[in-house]
Amino acid sequence: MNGGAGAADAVVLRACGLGKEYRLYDSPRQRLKALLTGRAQHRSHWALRDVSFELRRGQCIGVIGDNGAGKSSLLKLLAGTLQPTQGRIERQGRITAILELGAGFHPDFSGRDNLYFGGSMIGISHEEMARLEPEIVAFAGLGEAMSRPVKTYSSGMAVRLAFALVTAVQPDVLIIDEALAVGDQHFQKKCVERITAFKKNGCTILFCSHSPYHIRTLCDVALWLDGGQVKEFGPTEPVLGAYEMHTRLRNAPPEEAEAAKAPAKAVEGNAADAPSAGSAPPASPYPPPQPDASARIISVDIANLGEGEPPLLQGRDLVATITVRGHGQERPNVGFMIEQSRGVGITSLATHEEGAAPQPLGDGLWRSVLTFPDLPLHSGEYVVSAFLFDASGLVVYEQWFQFLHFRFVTPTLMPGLVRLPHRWE
Ligand SMILES: Nc1ncnc2c1ncn2[C@@H]1O[C@H](COP(=O)(O)OP(=O)(O)OP(=O)(O)O)[C@@H](O)[C@H]1O
Repeated sequence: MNGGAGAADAVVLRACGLGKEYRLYDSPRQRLKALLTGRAQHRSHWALRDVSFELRRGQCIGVIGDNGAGKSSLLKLLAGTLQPTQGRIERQGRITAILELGAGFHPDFSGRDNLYFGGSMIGISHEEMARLEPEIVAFAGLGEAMSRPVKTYSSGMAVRLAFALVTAVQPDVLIIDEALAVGDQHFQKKCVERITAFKKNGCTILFCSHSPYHIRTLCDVALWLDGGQVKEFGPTEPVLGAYEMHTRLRNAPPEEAEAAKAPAKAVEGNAADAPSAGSAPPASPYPPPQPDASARIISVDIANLGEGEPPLLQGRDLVATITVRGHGQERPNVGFMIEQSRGVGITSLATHEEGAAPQPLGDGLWRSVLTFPDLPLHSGEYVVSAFLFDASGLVVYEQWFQFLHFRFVTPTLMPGLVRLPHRWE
């Protein structure tokens, strides 16, 4: 890489006390006056204040935060398309960015001409582009449309072209603003594969996303921006966990949010039926499914379910046999989630997270059997969901969300929701 940061743990990007002020004028006239005289009435809006952090070679950082928290402004500052009002940025090596996708293209030029135009903006010479063009065109998969003006493209098509162009040559630092939110499933998968390969090769990646799942899977560290300031920065899981709690409380009815902030009180009666903070909207921990023509969940069989509505689990083990059809020859992954009947999560597991690939049954079918021995739950009503993923685990092909409720009666007396693994000393 350029810039002399060769060691694996070299700092490639350092933000020191970054601040960004946007000046808001009451009229275009006031703005013009400011430009000409340097003096005019304006209101000031600080989108970022005192943001400091550093990134090392090969790290992948996820930038999270509510709408308007300052994520895009931060990425633009780091990419150099916006200048900080305060603070400074130290960069090593070649930085490329995919920001406001496609916005850098000339609308009247064809897709192909925009490759040369856009390429020159990110330091790819005409000769090098001539060499890279077939690969970029193949990755973007736009076919005939490459000869049409970009203004005739859908936003998804512009994204494909922008991603293929910007990632044609591996940079030292890649900045991506919500690229994975656009485009179809097949293309998203190609993007994720390319990002993962870059990361393995030591590329540092900054990635802004509203998808906790992608952040969790791809990023080593997360930066939570709140009102333009760093709320938390550190290893992904604790930061994301804190942010998800913040989001849940924000979405919860006021009395629930208050209850969650208050010191815990003992709840009498059946814990599995007790209301709890965060029970607001039931949600899948995974991204929305992207249906595939062939891949699907064939069956989920829960052993030893007895009579009743909902049926009673007989025996102490919960054994789920999940049979799926994969996409072509690809080895799929499956997931399984247990929640209380009100949709409060208890556990969610997936084969790719645990290196437990499903077994092939032949003819494109796969099976996983998941056993929870001696189910450590309190008596109550529960609901389960099943998920089918692609080989990487990043794309959900199908979900059977909260498809089966069951009752469970614990044979032992046990207050509380679960019996956690524990030790007495
Ligand atoms: N050009 C601008 N002029 C004035 N204010 C701006 C400008 N760009 C952004 N802002 C303001 O700065 C704040 C941060 O905006 P920014 O787009 O960086 O947030 P964000 O976290 O990326 O939001 P989102 O998730 O909605 O994309 C917001 O209050 C926004 O209204």
